[in-house]
Amino acid sequence: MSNRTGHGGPADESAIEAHGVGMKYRRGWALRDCSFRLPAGRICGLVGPNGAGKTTLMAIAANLLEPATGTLRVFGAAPESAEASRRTAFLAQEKPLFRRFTVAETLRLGRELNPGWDQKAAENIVRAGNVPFEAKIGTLSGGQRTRVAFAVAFGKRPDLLLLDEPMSDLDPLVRHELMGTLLAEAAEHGTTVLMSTHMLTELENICDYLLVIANGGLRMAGEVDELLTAHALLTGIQSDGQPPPDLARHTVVETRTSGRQFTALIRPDGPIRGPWQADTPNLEELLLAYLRSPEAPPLISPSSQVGPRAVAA
Ligand SMILES: Nc1ncnc2c1ncn2[C@@H]1O[C@H](COP(=O)(O)OP(=O)(O)OP(=O)(O)O)[C@@H](O)[C@H]1O
Repeated sequence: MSNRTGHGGPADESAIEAHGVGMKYRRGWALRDCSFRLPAGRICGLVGPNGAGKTTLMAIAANLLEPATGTLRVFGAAPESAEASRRTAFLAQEKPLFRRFTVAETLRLGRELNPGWDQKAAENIVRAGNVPFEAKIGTLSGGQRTRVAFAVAFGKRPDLLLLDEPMSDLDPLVRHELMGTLLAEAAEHGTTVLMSTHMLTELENICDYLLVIANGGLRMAGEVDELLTAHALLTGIQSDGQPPPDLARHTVVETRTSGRQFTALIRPDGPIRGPWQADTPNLEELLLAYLRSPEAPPLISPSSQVGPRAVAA
């Protein structure tokens, strides 16, 4: 697991701070009363079921949407400010690029629009995929277009990189290579990354921070290590068809039975008693348990909580 704590800005700097952020569409609330902070310098996975509100949250941070309630700040600045826009890059799910532009023209546009543009970094990403600079965007495969969109996002040299399901149309080798580039660039420059994804197994090697949302609300937030060690995965044999009573003192996120085997993911509150084997879950086990149990009590770790003074601001 990557551990980049300390690579970013000052330990107490927030890349994103959200206070009671809500967003309502005609069909209802897409996000509701979201309050959290994402400390600067982290690579954060944004996880949740389809329709949970992940894109909506990133679009608010990228100033593409205005929240219906609450406020969100990017490095302390309003998303619509020149400072936040200069420091933020958003790679949207549909990778919007001009289809009639060539790759070279696309990078040139990036250079003209962004004062801190890093042409070499952008060109290296394109070159690593053997994408011809003279090819028109409209003639590229989905994965090649994603690579060019990555190049544009990196070329901007953002302090906050918002990636909306960046890996979905990449083959496994390209995914591995581009994520390697992402980690190396982010480590070198202290970039904060917020990345939505459904690829839970790959998150463990990429992220050191996590935000989980479901039904528009925050379910879990914090350092990956801290969240994993706050939980225990219990396995045992069920004797009488009933969950063992000694679980009641803990916070139970999920229980499952398969034949006579009983498993439970809990947040222990004191010593674990009973005929259990207790292990620390891996990231995928933890996330699946929360995704399957949207009613489980949320866990927002101290590093993700916003202070009361800031809420009032
Ligand atoms: N422009 C819109 N108009 C109406 N409803 C919308 C609009 N955009 C999003 N929604 C709704 O808001 C909710 C959250 O959508 P959002 O795209 O943020 O979810 P998501 O977590 O990114 O989902 P996915 O994993 O499927 O990409 C969904 O119920 C969606 O249908």
